[in-house]
Amino acid sequence: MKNINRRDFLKAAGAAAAASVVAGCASSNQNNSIVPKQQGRSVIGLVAPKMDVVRVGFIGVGQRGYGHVKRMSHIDGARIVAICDTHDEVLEKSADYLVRERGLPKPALYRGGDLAYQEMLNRDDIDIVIISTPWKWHAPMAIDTMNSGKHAFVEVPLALTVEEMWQIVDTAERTQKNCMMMENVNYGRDELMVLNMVRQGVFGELLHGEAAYIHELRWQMKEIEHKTGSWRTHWHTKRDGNLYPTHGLGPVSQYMNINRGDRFDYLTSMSSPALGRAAYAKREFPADHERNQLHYIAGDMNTTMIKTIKGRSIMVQHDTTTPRPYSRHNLIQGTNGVFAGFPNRIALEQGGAKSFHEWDYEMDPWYKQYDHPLWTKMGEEAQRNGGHGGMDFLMFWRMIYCLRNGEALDQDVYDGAAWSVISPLSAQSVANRSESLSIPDFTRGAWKTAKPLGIVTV
Ligand SMILES: NC(=O)c1ccc[n+]([C@@H]2O[C@H](COP(=O)([O-])OP(=O)(O)OC[C@H]3O[C@@H](n4cnc5c(N)ncnc54)[C@H](O)[C@@H]3O)[C@@H](O)[C@H]2O)c1
Repeated sequence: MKNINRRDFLKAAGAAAAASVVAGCASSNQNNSIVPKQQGRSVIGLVAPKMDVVRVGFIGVGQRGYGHVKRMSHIDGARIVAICDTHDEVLEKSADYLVRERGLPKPALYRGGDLAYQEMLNRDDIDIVIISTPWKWHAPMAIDTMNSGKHAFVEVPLALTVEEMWQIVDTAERTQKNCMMMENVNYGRDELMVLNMVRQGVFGELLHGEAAYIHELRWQMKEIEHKTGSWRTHWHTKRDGNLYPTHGLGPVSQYMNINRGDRFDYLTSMSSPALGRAAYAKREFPADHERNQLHYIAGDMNTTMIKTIKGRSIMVQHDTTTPRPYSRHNLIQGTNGVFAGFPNRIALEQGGAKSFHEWDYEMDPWYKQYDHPLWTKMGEEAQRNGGHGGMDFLMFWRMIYCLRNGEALDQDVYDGAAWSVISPLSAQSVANRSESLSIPDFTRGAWKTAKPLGIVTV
């Protein structure tokens, strides 16, 4: 096995470059246009040899990963072989669930140091690895996974810097392994329906999209030792930009055929002041508490504008701090009309139930006509198994289906990289008076001929 250890990885990634992007320091726009020499074949449309049973390993079974273990245990044709986590409590909880509640064999458990996962990767009876760890681990773990001959499935965002994205793309191409960032929102009922409507031309020619992660999460600052807030809070002190771009952007990108006929060209980004986290810390923690010693720099609301090669525009917002209702916007505007989410509403010039001057909030007729075939087939089971209204289960079901049936996955390494790179680039733009920055073409030109994602029927 050719594992890269973390020290070598960081060296290779160019720790200095990574640090400058993390800190949002100035860096020339030209750097983003440099395309590293390709080390292998493109993995667009990659089909892995059919697997009868998909043997699964997990790295990270905290708040997200534990749910993944539960869901995976309900999927036909998937077998959980091994689990790794540095926190004993969550490791045992996952094993207990499988043995006691599901009556399944106890998986091999890997614990101890930060690199214990590499021991798990040494096994030769694992096909895919589900990575649900803190963000800084996504790139090294995905790269080690592919280098060990396994397919990597990584939580969002795929990685943190431009350099890491390229390293992941290069490794996928060199090893011919899948590296899918698991953007679950693309499997939501509404997002699937809108994709189907877009493909049927309901909105006309696409012009503009709006995407967001607006989700008040200040309460996570109370998670100090373990759980999401124990590490995620610190990102608000390290990067002023969009910390989490992919949930809203993934679906809009699929509507627009990003990396499959169009691609992101450049972006510009602007942040509001960063006030909410410090105010919350002052209100909720003693003056000498660690949360009151942190210097929060991530603007409470970040707004990034992306231009595509075909001239379309996309607004992406991030705000996990201000008191306001949840939204991913999920807006797509075409020449014939618009769909917007949160709450769902439609206005069309032709083919709508009302005049386009008025929103139509009545979704049932639209679901009836345009529900995605995948949702029609699997939606009920997905909702029964839970996870953000069924989207999490449906994503896993579809991943395992593709692997068992020799089909290409719906999201590839280029999608994960393009959607995630908005984070470091937004920080770079914010730091330089919203300078316009080129967005790397991780497909190295293959977007021009790649086929759009079809409306799959299973
Ligand atoms: N797609 C979604 O809807 C969604 C929702 C929540 C979280 N997430 C993503 O899931 C990931 C995990 O988030 P979370 O909320 O579960 O965080 P968490 O802190 O609850 O869980 C992370 C787990 O990783 C473990 N870990 C840390 N370093 C490790 C290492 N070196 N080796 C093995 N295990 C290690 C921790 O002990 C912990 O159990 C993040 O990337 C987050 O963005 C995605």
